[in-house]
Amino acid sequence: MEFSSQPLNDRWCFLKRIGKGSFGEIYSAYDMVLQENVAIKIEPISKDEKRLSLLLEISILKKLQGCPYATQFIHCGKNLHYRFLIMELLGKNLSQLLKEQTFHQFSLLTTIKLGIQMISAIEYVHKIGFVHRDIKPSNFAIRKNVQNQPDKELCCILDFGLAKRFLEKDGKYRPPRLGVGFRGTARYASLSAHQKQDLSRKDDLISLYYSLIEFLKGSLPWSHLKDRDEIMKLKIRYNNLELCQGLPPEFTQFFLHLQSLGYSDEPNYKYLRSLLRNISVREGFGNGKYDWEIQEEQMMSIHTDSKETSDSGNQIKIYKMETDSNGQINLKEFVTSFKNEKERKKKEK
Ligand SMILES: Nc1ncnc2c1ncn2[C@@H]1O[C@H](COP(=O)(O)OP(=O)(O)OP(=O)(O)O)[C@@H](O)[C@H]1O
Repeated sequence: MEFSSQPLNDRWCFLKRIGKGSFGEIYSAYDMVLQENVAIKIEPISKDEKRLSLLLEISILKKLQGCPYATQFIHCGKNLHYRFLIMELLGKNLSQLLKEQTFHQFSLLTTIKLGIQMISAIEYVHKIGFVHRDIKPSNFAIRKNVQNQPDKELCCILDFGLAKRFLEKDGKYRPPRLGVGFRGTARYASLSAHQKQDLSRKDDLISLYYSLIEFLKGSLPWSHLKDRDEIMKLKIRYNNLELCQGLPPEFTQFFLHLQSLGYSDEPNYKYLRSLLRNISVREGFGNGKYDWEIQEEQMMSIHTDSKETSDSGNQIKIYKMETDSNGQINLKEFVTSFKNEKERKKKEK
């Protein structure tokens, strides 16, 4: 989409495109009233107005105001060409952050910290009567520096364009529809989504479960596949405890709880969070830092060190998580030169 240099509504100056999805585009922009950068989500207005996903998104985001895991709503409107939503600008999404990690994995600590917040974010969406239907790492992004407290980074939920009401306005449960189309993203979709069934709260948490496994293992057994039916075949094969093999036993309990749920059952969010917290307590994680924070600190210290040391001293330590035959997770240490690491990242881009 091309924009004139004229600010939108004489207030928002477009800076750059930060995301592109199936329905619209996301830009960063400067808000001349708030005097800070914001995010603008744009959806072209279709002639028949059949595509109303941004309208749905706006109405859900408004309902979620006050939830710490939702972006702050600033404004919405439309002109001749597109409908727009102005909201708080967040940092990178979890898929981008994951790709920046060595071996595309998060540590157990980072996964648990994220997992607990992601469960809460999903719970908020369910509490207002909606199923998200597209839970995946790129639909969560980090809010940096909450009130200038860097340790209060929060993981926010995005993109309600595919959400669906499961409760009527009077609080009654909507009966499942038959033969609905596929909704979501093939890699993270639940088996019910593949089987074209109406989705419920359980399915959002199954997509979250797949995301957490991907965080820890670096990939899912079907990550290399594009074809939806092929992905479904592998999901059927791995619809058991094999997927969480080698991970702490709480992931087995997590999966068993999700498996026990029927279409209209309310998930036990508290129990799921407590499973992740148990791991954190056992491992003594305390208020540890996210992987990307540690990486940033390491980069800064390497930068300082490299000024004073020779090339051979210019190295960073990288750890790979491996599972041994007893199912025990071990950290294996690698040493890679800083220069090589930089080159590897360049190549990946
Ligand atoms: N408020 C925001 N602040 C910063 N980045 C954002 C914001 N909203 C969205 N993004 C970025 O834009 C990407 C796409 O956003 P979103 O998922 O809302 O769009 P979409 O068109 O529905 O995409 P898709 O069809 O891929 O799900 C996100 O993954 C995120 O990286």
